[in-house]
Amino acid sequence: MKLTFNKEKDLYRLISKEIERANSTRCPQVVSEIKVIEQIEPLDFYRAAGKIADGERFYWEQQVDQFALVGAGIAASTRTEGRSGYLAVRDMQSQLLRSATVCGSEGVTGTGPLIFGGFAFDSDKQSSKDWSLFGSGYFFLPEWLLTVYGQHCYLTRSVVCRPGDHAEAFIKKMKIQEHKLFSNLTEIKTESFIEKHNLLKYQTDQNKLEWNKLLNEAIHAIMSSELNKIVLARSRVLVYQDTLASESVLHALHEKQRGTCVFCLENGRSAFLGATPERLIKKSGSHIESACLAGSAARGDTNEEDRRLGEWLLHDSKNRIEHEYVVTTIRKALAEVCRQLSIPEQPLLMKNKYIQHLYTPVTGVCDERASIVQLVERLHPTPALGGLPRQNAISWIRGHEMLDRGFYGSPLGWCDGEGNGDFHVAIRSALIHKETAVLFAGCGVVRDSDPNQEFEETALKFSPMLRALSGR
Ligand SMILES: C=C(O[C@@H]1C=C(C(=O)O)C=C[C@H]1O)C(=O)O
Repeated sequence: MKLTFNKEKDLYRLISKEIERANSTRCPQVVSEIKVIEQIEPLDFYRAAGKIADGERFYWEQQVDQFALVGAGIAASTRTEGRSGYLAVRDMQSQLLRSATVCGSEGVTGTGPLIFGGFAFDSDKQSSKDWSLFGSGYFFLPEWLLTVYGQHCYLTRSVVCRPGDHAEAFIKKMKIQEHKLFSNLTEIKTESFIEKHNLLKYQTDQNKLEWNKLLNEAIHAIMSSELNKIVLARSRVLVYQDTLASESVLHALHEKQRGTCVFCLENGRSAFLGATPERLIKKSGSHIESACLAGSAARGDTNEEDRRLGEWLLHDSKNRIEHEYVVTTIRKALAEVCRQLSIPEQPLLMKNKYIQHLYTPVTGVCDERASIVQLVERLHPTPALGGLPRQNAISWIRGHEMLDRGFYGSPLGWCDGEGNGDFHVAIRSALIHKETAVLFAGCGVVRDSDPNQEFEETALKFSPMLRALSGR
């Protein structure tokens, strides 16, 4: 239901009506109000929101598109175990979000009621202690949502009316929070951002001999079975002098990783954050966008060296094969649900600050009514993060890899009531908790892989998070 008024009195009436409806249907009803507001820096909003909703925020910024979403406070959430994740999120989208009553300046994608969150890489794997709060899927509908599109800013506030609720209580809470949020914002805007240079106490890396052994086992498995590719990851644990603050890490990522999607999902005292260059799928109406990203080389110190490394990557057969597995798989998965699909024959180079990749962009046209969550489920994991054939590779990873990936390498993003949204693959990421950060990096293993080179490649992939954590 769409309405076009937003006075407090009207909002009160609307919430009362939706509570009545919830009382009679016994189903929760979402009410969202969207306002056009003056321009706010997404990171300022994130910091200000920490004072009303610490541990209940998310951050999502694509600087290239001048687009950002920042959410705070939990109006409704879902946390799943095992394979129920996708279904639970689809239910939330089709039941809770689709039937929401929206008032104010509606009509802009990324405003109004939407949920943000992520899925575990492997829902069949038991979560370790580090990831236990996140489960196999964790999403929430924020009470406060800032949407930034270029020069335009919108604020959505959402409430979930449940049987027995009282409209006065909602309005009172909203007013108090709004007052706090905006007075914090004024304070924060006047303080300059204090860059925090976190001091490292110690670091623990996975043993290189064990890594080489694992890689050799994977290569052997590929040579002696129907497996073509297995993606393996390693982690690095860093312990700092003081508690890590997600805002200062996000600030460093925002400054240094401009071409990527900078994200953060808080969950109590933990935050999963990073700067990923890899989109899994974006859906807007019937239009979809995806990306094949696999095959990596370092950036050169000089333009000449950088160009040479790029040329080498474009022509290296091992990297081209790794990349081609991803293109073939994404093409097949999307062709089944798209009436039009456009994928160039040859890959391009994507150049990020420390690393360059083989990159093939994908666009297509699918059924407008399809939910992005179905598309995510269909695609994840692509051979860029899992392997080929998919199920065999996942089982191999589950049985051999010496870490819990949690949400690393998994789809993370947002979805609205119409099933539109955007999910990226959560790489170049870390899980922070108090003074500890766990960084993740992986690489595709094929029959010609060299364990030492793959070790170097994963070391390079730690760089964006390593720098951001130390405030650089
Ligand atoms: C697994 C990661 O990256 C993935 C693997 C790549 C590769 O093997 O060349 C390249 C880009 C990503 O799809 C990572 O960054 O941790």
